[in-house]
Amino acid sequence: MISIQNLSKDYKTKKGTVTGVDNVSLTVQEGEVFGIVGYSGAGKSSLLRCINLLERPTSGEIFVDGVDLTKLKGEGLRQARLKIGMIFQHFYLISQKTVAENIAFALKAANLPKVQADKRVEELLDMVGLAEKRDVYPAQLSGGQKQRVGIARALANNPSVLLCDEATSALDPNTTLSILRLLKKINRELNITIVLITHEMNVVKEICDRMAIMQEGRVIEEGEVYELFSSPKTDLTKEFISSVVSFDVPAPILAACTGSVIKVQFKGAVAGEGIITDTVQNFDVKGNFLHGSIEYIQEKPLGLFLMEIQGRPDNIHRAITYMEGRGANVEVILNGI
Ligand SMILES: Nc1ncnc2c1ncn2[C@@H]1O[C@H](COP(=O)(O)OP(=O)(O)OP(=O)(O)O)[C@@H](O)[C@H]1O
Repeated sequence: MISIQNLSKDYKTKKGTVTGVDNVSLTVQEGEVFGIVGYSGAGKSSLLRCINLLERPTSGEIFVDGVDLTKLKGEGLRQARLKIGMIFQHFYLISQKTVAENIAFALKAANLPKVQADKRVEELLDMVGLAEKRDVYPAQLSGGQKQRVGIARALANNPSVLLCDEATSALDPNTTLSILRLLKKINRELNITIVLITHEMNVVKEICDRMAIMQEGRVIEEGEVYELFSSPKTDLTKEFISSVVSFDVPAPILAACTGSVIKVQFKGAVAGEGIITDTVQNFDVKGNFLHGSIEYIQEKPLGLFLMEIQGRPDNIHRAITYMEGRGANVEVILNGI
């Protein structure tokens, strides 16, 4: 478990003090995949780098598996850091070393006998699916393969925590997906707690259990990913999730609507129940879909539909009340009554 308490990080610059992290407290449970989201400059990297003390916090405490890292120095800190792996957007592989040598290099600190170290390297290569590339140099690898080496290297010393600093931001969408699936597999099979920072909500949607949204060094909202996607509270969270669960209908289409236009959101199992079909049948209204999608977040459906609804005003009111009664969230976008 990671417990961050009242953490602040200030940077002294020629122009004065810049606050990177401003009094953040967060708990990441063991075995969880936790996403930290925010725009550039929000303080994500500063916070992540404080977790393994790559940056020393100005104030506050960081407990990893019960140990307060801020109290450690020298050898004690080095040993504690071995339990925290990290991967980076730009991989940082050693270009003069082969894939196997890059991974073996990370094992140096553990001082394993050569036979054991070699065996561990082979295990790690298998785990990340790169056994065939063991003797190849980084320049001969694709971005996704480089990140696989980065992951193998980060796992070398059997960490309990893996920190991911924009690990997929330099990759194309398909490669991103394959790396995220590998991270999820590592999380599940090795029970490694993962903390990742990203500005891409698709990354969060794909693998995170919980998330925090940062702005100006502070955490402004946190919670279960599904809850935040379905019921965001702050404008910033709404803005971020709109990149995944939102859509715009072209103005001419909306202008051509003669009835009311409503946005209907369904959560969980409700999404599959055919509420809209029942509504149209039971209340003598006509429904015309303008847009719609069902997103699966943490394997739970979240449905969002935009539809034009026509009929007698009292029937439309009753239809909306009926949908809300069945758990849908209905917002009237255009009142044609
Ligand atoms: N080494 C540093 N020296 C001075 N200021 C810094 C330093 N590192 C970060 N900052 C400042 O701290 C604030 C938070 O930066 P940080 O890099 O943590 O944000 P971020 O959300 O990770 O952004 P990005 O995604 O662009 O990296 C910014 O105002 C940034 O300019």
